[in-house]
Amino acid sequence: MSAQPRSDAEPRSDTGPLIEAKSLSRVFGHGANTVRAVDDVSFTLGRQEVVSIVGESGSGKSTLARLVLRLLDPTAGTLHLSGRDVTSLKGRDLQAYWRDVQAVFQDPFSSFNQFFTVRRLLNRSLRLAAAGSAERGETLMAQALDHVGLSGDVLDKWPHQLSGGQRQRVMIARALMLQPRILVADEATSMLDASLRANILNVLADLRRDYDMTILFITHDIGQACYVSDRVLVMSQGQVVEQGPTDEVIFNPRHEYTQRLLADVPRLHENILD
Ligand SMILES: Nc1ncnc2c1ncn2[C@@H]1O[C@H](COP(=O)(O)OP(=O)(O)OP(=O)(O)O)[C@@H](O)[C@H]1O
Repeated sequence: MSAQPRSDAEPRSDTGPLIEAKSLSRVFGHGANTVRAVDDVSFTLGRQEVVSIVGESGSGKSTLARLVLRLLDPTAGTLHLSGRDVTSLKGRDLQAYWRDVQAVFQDPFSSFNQFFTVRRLLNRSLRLAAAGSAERGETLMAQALDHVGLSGDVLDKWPHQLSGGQRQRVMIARALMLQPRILVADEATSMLDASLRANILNVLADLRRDYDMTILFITHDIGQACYVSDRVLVMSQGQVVEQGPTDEVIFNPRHEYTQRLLADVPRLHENILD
């Protein structure tokens, strides 16, 4: 299935990065309780790039993801999408942004309304997609499910009738229906067992090829980051301490923190499947 051209009237730069974050910061709390969750972080996401943000628990990965998703306002810094400043979007403009930038989170069960069948869940998202006719909606749904390897049978299932891997694939299908340009996957494979994890990583990798999609993959596991991504950003205490092409970061880590993360994963490739 090929990506549908998007019809937004907004002028955009087609030569620069898709996403550009400049000096993004997010502070929580006050006084002695101040936490600099994201501290002066700059990076870009190129078209069709898969970029991972990796770091230990509390390093600021999810906060950075929420800033990129515009679920959280930065305390300082700017965010551009295709050259357009999206740092302070509100209302309908923000809704339009969410058509371009979609997310898949760690625990697909908690993202589901337990009283909704898969069909109802997907139908609600189709409203955001402004899919038009019911027929077009059905087609988008079937294509998205097919893409993640699920049949139409799941449409009438309830969340508790699906396995963890199936639930996560439904959530990816939901994001796909909106045909976003960017998918933010925040610990999307963390709760899955090894074989399902590899399966979802491969589904994500296919999205770039089949949908021209850009993926921001957030993980605490540098092994998974290396498996899926072109570039890796390493976060520690709210800051990006190292970033570069995946091979460079793995084979020539410059920062002591990266070296430590790598030392914890002696067999990078096998670790994905262990
Ligand atoms: N809403 C909030 N209020 C106060 N502090 C917060 C809030 N959200 C995050 N933090 C703090 O910001 C820091 C970064 O948290 P964040 O969740 O971004 O890290 P993380 O790398 O994603 O960790 P994990 O992998 O455990 O989810 C932590 O110290 C966390 O306690």
